[in-house]
Amino acid sequence: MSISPHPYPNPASALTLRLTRLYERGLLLAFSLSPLVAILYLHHFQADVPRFEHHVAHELAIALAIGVSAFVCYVTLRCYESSGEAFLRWLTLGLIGFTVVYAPHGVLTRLSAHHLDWFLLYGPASRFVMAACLLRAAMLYGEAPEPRCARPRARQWAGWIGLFLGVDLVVAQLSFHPHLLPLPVRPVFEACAILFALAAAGLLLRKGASAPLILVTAIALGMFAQSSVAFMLSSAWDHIWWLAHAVFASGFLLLSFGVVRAFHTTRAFSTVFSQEEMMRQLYVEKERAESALALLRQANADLRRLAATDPLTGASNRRQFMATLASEWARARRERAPLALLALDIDHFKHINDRHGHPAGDHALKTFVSAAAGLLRPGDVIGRIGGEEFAIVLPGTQAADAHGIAERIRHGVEALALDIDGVPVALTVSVGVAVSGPSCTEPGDLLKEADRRLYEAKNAGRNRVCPPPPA
Ligand SMILES: Nc1nc2c(ncn2[C@@H]2O[C@H](COP(=O)(O)OP(=O)(O)OP(=O)(O)O)[C@@H](O)[C@H]2O)c(=O)[nH]1
Repeated sequence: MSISPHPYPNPASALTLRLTRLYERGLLLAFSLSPLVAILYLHHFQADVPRFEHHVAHELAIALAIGVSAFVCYVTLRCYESSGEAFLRWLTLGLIGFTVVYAPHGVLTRLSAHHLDWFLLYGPASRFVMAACLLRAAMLYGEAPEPRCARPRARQWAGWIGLFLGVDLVVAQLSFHPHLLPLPVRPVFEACAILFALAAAGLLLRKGASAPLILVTAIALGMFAQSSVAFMLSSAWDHIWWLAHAVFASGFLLLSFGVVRAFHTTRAFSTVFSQEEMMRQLYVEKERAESALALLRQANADLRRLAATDPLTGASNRRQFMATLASEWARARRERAPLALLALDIDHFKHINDRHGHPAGDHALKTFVSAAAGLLRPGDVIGRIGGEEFAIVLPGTQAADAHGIAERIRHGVEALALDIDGVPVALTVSVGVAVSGPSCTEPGDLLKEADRRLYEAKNAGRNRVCPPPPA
């Protein structure tokens, strides 16, 4: 069964995930204990035993190293298949090379007494091969992922394995060659491995020091270089020789830790970010989300305002005005407060349109609303009910006060010096006043009553207010 625990491509099988998680824990433990192994080892043997020639221990150690290397190689290959990171291709090759070239070193353990060079030479050769591949990996670090079509196929991987087997044969040839044997072949391999490892570490740190897995790889490369120094200072089976193995193993475990970390996250070394980088990204994204939310809120408020407002005059539109009237009606009922309503209609508005044009009529409507609104209290609301018909809701207002406000508006409008293209235009308004009382059982009744009075005002000659009858 395949499960995908995170949103990255190429889901892994449950078994691979379980194994890599187990391995991650085990190697953390092994890595943290490796210096203790070295300390106990030297403490135990240094004084009395100059050499520790234990074939089984060596065979077991190499078998373990080869097994771990093959497993890490597989995990690295899976990461490479997923991300196409060129760095991972060369890391995979380095691990294949190490596995293939190092294996004979374990196999030949029991021949060490008769063919010491043959036995020993596979160690430096494997470190040389791996360091060379890691240097190439470091050179390619940070490049764009390789497209699927450009990635090696099984045949090409097999070709590389063949090449590394060829290295095994060359090493065997070298170790039996009578003229080459006296030459310092081992130190040359180790020196090259040191140079390659240090160059790779330097390159990686220069290119991606902030990426945590690159830091881990650079430390591992530093350990490989130190182990090569220890191997150069050692002779077979002495304590420095064993310690060199332990130092190399520490570097190897650290490198493999990087590989499983990549496998469990983005499957690429370059895109596993440090916690600082993640916090920075998180902060940037949070800021972005917050400003998008503020814009959205503003847009919603604008939409709400637009949906509630008459675009020409800025007064509430009919729907919004009726909602306001309903809520003020309910409040007045709750608080047993008076509520007044004015119905207003501009007189002979058709003449303004006909004589001066529609834009002039629009201008007159806007002027009328701003003049009327300027004469109201903050809680009063003006709404455009129809073309040139308006209504004003006056919360907490008695009949006499409503009448007074209506007269104030009528006077204010009459006094407006409306000028259209240099021509003075007279503007007057008729107003009907209604107040909540026993005859009104719902908000619509109030509006009907105000309308009735408005038409009375029109019929009575216009430019006048028709108040409610005295109670
Ligand atoms: N410019 C302009 N005119 C409008 C608008 N809405 C309605 N009108 C005009 O307002 C006029 C209303 O005319 P009538 O209903 O006859 O009323 P009136 O001329 O004001 O006459 P009375 O109300 O009887 O005094 C019509 O000509 C409509 O076209 C608008 O948004 N802009």
